[in-house]
Amino acid sequence: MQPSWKPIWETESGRQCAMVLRLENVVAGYDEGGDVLKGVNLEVEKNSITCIIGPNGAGKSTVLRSISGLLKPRIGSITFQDRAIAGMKPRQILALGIVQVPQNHSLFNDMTVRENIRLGGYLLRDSSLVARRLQELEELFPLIKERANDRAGDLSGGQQRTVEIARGLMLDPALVLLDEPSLGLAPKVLKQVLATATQLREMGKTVLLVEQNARSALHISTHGVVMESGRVRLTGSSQEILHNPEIGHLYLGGSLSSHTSQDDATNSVELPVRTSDTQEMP
Ligand SMILES: Nc1ncnc2c1ncn2[C@@H]1O[C@H](COP(=O)(O)OP(=O)(O)OP(=O)(O)O)[C@@H](O)[C@H]1O
Repeated sequence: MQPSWKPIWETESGRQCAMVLRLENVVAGYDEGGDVLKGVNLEVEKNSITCIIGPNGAGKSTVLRSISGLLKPRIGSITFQDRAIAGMKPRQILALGIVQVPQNHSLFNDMTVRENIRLGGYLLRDSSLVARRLQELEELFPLIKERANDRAGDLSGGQQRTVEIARGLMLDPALVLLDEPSLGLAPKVLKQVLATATQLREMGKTVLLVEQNARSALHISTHGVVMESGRVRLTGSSQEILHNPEIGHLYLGGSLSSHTSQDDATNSVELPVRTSDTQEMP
């Protein structure tokens, strides 16, 4: 299927925006069982944080796996920048600039923080580039500089998450896929992990995020996508999704006035402001 790619889109309000990723009618599933994604259409704006929410089993993680090449769509197209990527191997997709930070904890506990991060540059052949990127990441993430020579296994869960995300940046991706970054972490660490997503955006990256803590994640996101039963049910700005009464009732724990205590810990996260002076990693 030939993707109908248009890099510049005009929204209903007449605002022009650049798209970095587009999924059209994506149908995908696993060997056992039928199709999990039943025709997903999704657009991701450049330099956004787009958060996918929805009930368990809706197919949120499956969307990320289809984009990163871990799962091959049976039907449909996925276009990244100007390239049709559906069906490409994960390594090719990685080389094009899409990194997926996995859901499960994936650091080598007995290696140092620096050694783990260096592994993220395994596709780079130029050792001086690897060294330069490593240095840049140590400047961007003070934690990484401070704990560079410590065993990764000795870091807290939230710190390990930051290292995993930073490791993904070694290839200087344009698009970062974050699959439930707060999974298995204490609620108080959620704010810290979501702040890393905001930091990625400030670096000029685009972030596609799946997160069970939907309200907190939408607060730091620019756009929201609601999935249900393998389809996209609703898309909009994160504020539109947050203030949609039906979505609030179904997926955000009731009305806006009834925050959970966990969300109270994160509602102080400032809403990101769309800026043009973003900093690109060299
Ligand atoms: N490796 C797999 N093999 C077979 N079925 C799978 C596999 N991974 C996921 N599924 C099934 O695909 C469906 C969608 O899973 P997916 O993980 O994409 O949902 P999700 O929306 O991310 O939900 P959750 O929040 O529970 O992770 C579920 O029914 C799940 O059981």
